[in-house]
Amino acid sequence: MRIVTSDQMKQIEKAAALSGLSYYDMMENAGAAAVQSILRKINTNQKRILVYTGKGNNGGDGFVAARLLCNAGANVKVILVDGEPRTEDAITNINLVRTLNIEVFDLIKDIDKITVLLQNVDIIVDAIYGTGFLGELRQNAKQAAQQINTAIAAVFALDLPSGINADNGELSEDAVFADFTIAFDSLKPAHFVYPAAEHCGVIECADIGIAPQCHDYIDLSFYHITEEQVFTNIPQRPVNSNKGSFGKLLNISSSFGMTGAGRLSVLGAQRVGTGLVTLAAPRSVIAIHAAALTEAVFLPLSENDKGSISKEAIPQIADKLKEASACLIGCGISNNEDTAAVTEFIIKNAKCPLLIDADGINALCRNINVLYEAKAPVVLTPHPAEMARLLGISTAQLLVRKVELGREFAVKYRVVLVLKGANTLIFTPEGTTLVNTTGNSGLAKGGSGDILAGMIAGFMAQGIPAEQSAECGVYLHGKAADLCAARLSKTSMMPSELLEDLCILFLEHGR
Ligand SMILES: NC(=O)C1=CN([C@@H]2O[C@H](COP(=O)(O)OP(=O)(O)OC[C@H]3O[C@@H](n4cnc5c(N)ncnc54)[C@H](OP(=O)(O)O)[C@@H]3O)[C@@H](O)[C@H]2O)[C@H](O)CC1
Ligand SMILES: [K+]
Repeated sequence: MRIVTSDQMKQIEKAAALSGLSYYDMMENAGAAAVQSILRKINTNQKRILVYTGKGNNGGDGFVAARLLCNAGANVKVILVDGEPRTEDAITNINLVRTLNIEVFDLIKDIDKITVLLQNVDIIVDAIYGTGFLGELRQNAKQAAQQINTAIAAVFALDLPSGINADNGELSEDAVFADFTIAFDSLKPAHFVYPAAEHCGVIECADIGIAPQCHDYIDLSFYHITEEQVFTNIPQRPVNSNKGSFGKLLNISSSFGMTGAGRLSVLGAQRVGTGLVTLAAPRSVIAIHAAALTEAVFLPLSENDKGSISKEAIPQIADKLKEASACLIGCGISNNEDTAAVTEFIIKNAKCPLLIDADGINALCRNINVLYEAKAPVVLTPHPAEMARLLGISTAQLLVRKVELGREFAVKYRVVLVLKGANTLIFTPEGTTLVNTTGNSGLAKGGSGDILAGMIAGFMAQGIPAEQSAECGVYLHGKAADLCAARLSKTSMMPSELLEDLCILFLEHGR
């Protein structure tokens, strides 16, 4: 699955044009592919179809679709949202529309007629804007999008629902909600990034005749995580191996009242095959953990009067850190001066890969620049509220610009950033973005994040590089949750139960 930015799409189209496929032909193929997609779902004969068109090439695709739908027996009307088209191929195509029995209306001048048409419409084609859209919908387009969003009709968006930035999924107010989106040639980041992805409905990617070699020189920066890639990252377990072959994870988690987080992170690491997991936790909660975690070992730490790790524990941790092949800090450690000091110490001193989760991330808010002092790869796994806190902005501000903000952060602080949510995004220090599409709303419960942190840290402990560990953890956590929801329901499944389904996935892949 190829995901390209709008600039990269332009380069691909240019390469296609140089190889002999004209822009006009690409537009014809795009419109035709959209019509084929509609015809596969709906018998359009005698159906009332409104095609909303902008003045760029997305509008041009709409004119092609209008002509072909009319030829297929539909009752088609075209609505010009921004007046007459401006690009050469779109102008050619509206002229072809005008040779047929298709009425063309102007959104503003013909508003009364359009209001009547909207009372009885079966299908709407959204060809207002595609990859050329930026910013907020202007007045006309906003009005058109409101008409589309309130009509009772099946909405097909060409390339993208109008009002969405293709490269990062930034949404304009009133952006079109489509039931189906037909993406042309390649998918765009916006098709994956929530909440924009929700506007796309069911997405199809249509071939518009561009030869495979036209994509060869594109330096992709946005990837979809696949199961094949995940299992390429996870080596087979050698026959002649022992627990030392699969790493030692030092997991600094848990505090009074939050022992579940510590326990689940240990289980996550164990279920991905880590050789040995040591849970370093406040002394007073060790007995609780020891009763529940038969296969783990424990490092009882000095604690403060709140029942969380105290800074007096730093020498004990430092000692154990020397033996670890990876370190996880943060699941349920609480957020106070002591835990912040311990987190800083770990970042500055760990020579093994480090994963910082939950309260470890909250601790970072006090001094984010400590990340520059890390000596080994660092993975951060915030949910949106934690990420917003790190950036000093509101969650709402983060969510509208999460791709750009996430990418900037990972590059600036040289960390692997796992921004959790529907379609979790992973940003690498090199500026690459990976998107994961496994998982479901059954994961939206306390404990899911602790399991994920444990899984990623467990892969890191086994020597899998930080970026690939994040990729494997996020994908398998979501996929196991999908299997778990299928047997227990999204509503009732408990995060800990997905660990059983994880076993099935490893079994299926002979691990
Ligand atoms: N290149 C090709 O030949 C092919 C392209 N295909 C399709 O074309 C679009 C991309 O076409 P492009 O013309 O580059 O851009 P759009 O039509 O998506 O959008 C351009 C128009 O959008 C207006 N715009 C931009 N931002 C806003 C905004 N915030 N509010 C209102 N209007 C906006 C812009 O107006 P300006 O006044 O700002 O210039 C343009 O009018 C691609 O997605 C495909 O669908 C074919 O697939 C094949 C070949
Ligand atoms: K569109």
